[in-house]
Amino acid sequence: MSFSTNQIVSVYNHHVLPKLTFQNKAMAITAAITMSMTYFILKTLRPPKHLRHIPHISPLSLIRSLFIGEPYWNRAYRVYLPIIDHPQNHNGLYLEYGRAGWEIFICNPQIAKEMLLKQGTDNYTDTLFDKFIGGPNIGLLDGEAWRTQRKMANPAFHRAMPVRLFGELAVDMFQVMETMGDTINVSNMMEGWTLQVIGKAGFGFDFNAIKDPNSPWVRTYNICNKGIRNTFFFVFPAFDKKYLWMFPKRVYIHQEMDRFRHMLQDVIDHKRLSLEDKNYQNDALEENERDLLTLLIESEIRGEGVMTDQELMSNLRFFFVAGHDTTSSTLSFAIHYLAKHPEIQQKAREEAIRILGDEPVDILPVIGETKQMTYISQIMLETLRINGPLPSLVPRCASKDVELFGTFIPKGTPINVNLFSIHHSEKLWKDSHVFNPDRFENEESKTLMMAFGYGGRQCIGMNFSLVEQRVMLSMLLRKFTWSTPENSIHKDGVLTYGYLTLSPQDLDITFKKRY
Ligand code: HEM
Repeated sequence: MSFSTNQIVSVYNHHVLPKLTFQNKAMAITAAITMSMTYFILKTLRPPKHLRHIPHISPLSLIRSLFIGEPYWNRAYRVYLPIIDHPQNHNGLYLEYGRAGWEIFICNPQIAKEMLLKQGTDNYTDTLFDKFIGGPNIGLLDGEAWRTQRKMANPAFHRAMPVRLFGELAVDMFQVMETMGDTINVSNMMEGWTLQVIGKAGFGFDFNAIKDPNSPWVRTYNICNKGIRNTFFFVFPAFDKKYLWMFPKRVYIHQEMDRFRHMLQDVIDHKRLSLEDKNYQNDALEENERDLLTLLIESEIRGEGVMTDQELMSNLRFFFVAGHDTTSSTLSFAIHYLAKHPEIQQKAREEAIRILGDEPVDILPVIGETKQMTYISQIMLETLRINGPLPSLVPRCASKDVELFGTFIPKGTPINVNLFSIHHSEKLWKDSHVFNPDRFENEESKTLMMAFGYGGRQCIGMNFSLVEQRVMLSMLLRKFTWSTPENSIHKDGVLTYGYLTLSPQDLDITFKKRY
């Protein structure tokens, strides 16, 4: 015979509690709280019975890691990789306790691809970042609703390739660099540049992020972006909603988020009105230079689908979160690795010069030229492998009992893919800790790369981001040589911060102008 927790609590409340004296009651309540906490801790320390056939990682080790602020790289090499590369862990699965309870992580590309292609795995819609990335958007919807939106957004992403905008904004950035001295905080600079790109290319909004990093909307955006990356509120979402009043600083961040949302709503309203006006002249005449919001509304006007204002707004916010830090961190990591490996930097420069010429002026690449940048593309792939911005994917949930490579996964189990481990496993990559773009000369290596996900839900902004990175790197390589300063905090390896997305901590780089 077994009892549910509700039955036990009910018996305790109705039969035990009334018979206790006041003093006894206090003791009994303390004992009950202690017992519940012990029960909770024991429950979190060990996976449930139906998942114990899969190797697990002790939650204490993760709590310690988060508590001491251990960089992701160190945690991965200390905790995940020994489990994954263990000869007896044949299929590379492990369990880890997270926000959704015990979650299965996949670290084998073959199984990951199988899972990502399977129908019948649901995305979590229960999200901490409700205000920023929540709502009906491509990233979080599932089933038919997701298909409808993706079908409408695919052509917009296909059309949008604003290479001229990328180049012009790179020139703006170079002008600001001229005023900054030789050693520059590259992570801040890339955050500004990519914010300006996504603002302009996403919805035609000028953050003025390159020329004035303290402009009011940059400040608001940075406050919101930093706010959603706070590990404490991510792990304990109740403090971000029910008990929010306990944290006045957090309340302020919520207010800034509300302001940001209103601003986006105004931009959508204004854009709709302009585009529906027959006399409206779009100043970006070439289609590929138009912003995503314009392209989405234009598709709607052509009758190719409809997105409500709420859907447009939710998607725009999602594009920010998905497209800003990811690209900015990848570029910063790439600049770091090129500083550490001057011979690779020089080889990449020679490619940029071969394609764009060596005249001492800024040259804006056109789309055809970006396609010829094979070595620079290998550098980007290797950067995404060795220090990609996303250590794992958006968690899924098994919507029925499934078997993955002989391992039984019961219905309802959260499943995720650990990209960092796939990209670092010695079973798959020789000298995985070494930055070596040559490994991507080999087509087979590309099939093991999962930095942009896989299958129907592969990153919709992949080409956009890759071209953006090629433009920035090729122009930077022609204009400057660069190196890591003697006192860099990254001298013995990249130090990162973040939980869901990884960014380099303050990355100072010393630049020398070539013209
Ligand atoms: C280096 C840059 C980027 C990386 C590494 C990256 C990575 C990813 C990954 C791994 C996924 C799949 C998530 C999953 O399956 O759980 C994804 C999805 C997505 N990404 Fe990106 N991304 C990048 C840039 C961008 C950009 C620039 C945009 C938009 C402007 C964007 C928009 C999206 C969207 C909307 C999705 C959801 C697609 C869907 O579920 O159908 N990403 N991204």
